[in-house]
Amino acid sequence: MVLESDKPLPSVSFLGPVSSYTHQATLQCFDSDLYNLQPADTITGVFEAVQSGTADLGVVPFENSSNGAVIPTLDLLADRQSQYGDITVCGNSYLGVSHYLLGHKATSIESPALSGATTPTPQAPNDIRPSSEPLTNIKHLQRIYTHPQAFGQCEIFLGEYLKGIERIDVSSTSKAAEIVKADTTGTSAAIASSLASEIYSLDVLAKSIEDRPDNRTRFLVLRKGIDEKARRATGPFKSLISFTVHHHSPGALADALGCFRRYHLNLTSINSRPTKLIPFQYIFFVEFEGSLIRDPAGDVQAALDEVKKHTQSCRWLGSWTDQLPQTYG
Ligand SMILES: O=C(O)C(=O)C[C@]1(C(=O)O)C=C[C@@H](O)C=C1
Repeated sequence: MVLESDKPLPSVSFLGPVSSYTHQATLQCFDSDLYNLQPADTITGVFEAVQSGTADLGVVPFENSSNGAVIPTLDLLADRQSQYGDITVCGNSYLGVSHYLLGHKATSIESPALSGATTPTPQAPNDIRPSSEPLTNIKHLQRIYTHPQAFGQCEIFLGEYLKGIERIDVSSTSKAAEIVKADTTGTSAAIASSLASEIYSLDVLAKSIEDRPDNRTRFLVLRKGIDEKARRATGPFKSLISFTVHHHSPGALADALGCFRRYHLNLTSINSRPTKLIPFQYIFFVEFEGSLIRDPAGDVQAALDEVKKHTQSCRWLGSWTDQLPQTYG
């Protein structure tokens, strides 16, 4: 689509196919009339599109409130092969995530002896009960497809009603729905969004199967370099850096973190991933309140200058307004 002026619309790459949660988070930030939304097959595909300039912006999942960090995104931000040197984080978006079990209802031939919802799998006494139950017989199911993050968010339901069933990891929940739609045996199910049930015309076998009703995922908005608008942005701000410390230097990590305390910068998350250079050496990701772009008192710059003295390598990955902006780009 182009504007009246024939200027192409800015493009946004997101983890697809359509109806993924990343797609829904993207729609929260970017009006599809004003941006050209481009589904990518993988999170790597989003990074590649932004770095190569095929897309102006990208949206990727970053962390879930009940299942933690999205490891592929951290690994791409770690940028071990220096492939994504221009990518910065310029925003974030939060989405409430409620998972549905989608598939094909059992036919009488597949499951003649059963009616109604599936009996819970007998298991050791457990106080933690699923908050929902199947809407229909699901005994015919032989395998479930979804994104690994979604499996991790639905363990209670799966442990109760689908214990031991084969689990197949796929690149996104909407990809799972697409696969199940194409499976003519009718014995596969996907964990995906209610939107995916509509897009792929799948039966809803169970609703809201996530472990916690307050289940939310945070997504990062990526771009290349610094957005000029960010120089005029208003807070509250967040920033993300990555660094490595000398492997055999006692207290090196504590020294690096101490810099934030000295400049009264509140840390909001810490993650780590292996460097894959030396066993058990890690790349640390630290998120904190404050912006390197809007830093009138110079505290963020001063803190990062000190962090660099205590670390082996250090990269600023972005500063952004920690709220839902109307537009980026
Ligand atoms: O698979 C999707 O639909 C996604 O957008 C990915 C993703 C994730 O990686 O966290 C996003 C939200 C949910 O937490 C589950 C999966």
